[in-house]
Amino acid sequence: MLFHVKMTVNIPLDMDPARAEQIKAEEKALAQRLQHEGKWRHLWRIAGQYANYSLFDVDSTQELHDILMQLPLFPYMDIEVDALCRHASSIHADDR
Ligand SMILES: O=C(O)CC1=CCC(=O)O1
Repeated sequence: MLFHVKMTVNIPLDMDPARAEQIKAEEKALAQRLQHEGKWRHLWRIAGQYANYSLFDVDSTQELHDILMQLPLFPYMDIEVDALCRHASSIHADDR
C-alpha cells in the first residue's frame, strides 16, 4: 500500500539546540533505515519549507501509523496522509 505523506517540522524555538540536533540525528538514522528496507520509498524536501513530501510503501494502514508514531520528530511535526491507489492511465506497472 502506498501513502503520500507531508511532514511539517515545528521544533519549539526554546528547545535546547543540542537536544534538537540529537532528535534530528535519530530521525535521519531511522529514515535511512526505513529507506534501505523499502518502506520509505521517497523523501523530498519541499523547497523553502522545513517540510517534506514522502512516499511510504507499507503492508497496512496500521504499519504506516506505527512508523509515523515512532519517528523521533513525531511530537514536533504536523503530518498529513493521503492513501494512493493505481491510476488507470499510469504506464508504471509496479505502482500499487
Ligand atoms: O527534515 C524533515 O523534513 C524531517 C525528516 C524526515 C526524515 C528526516 O530525516 O528528517
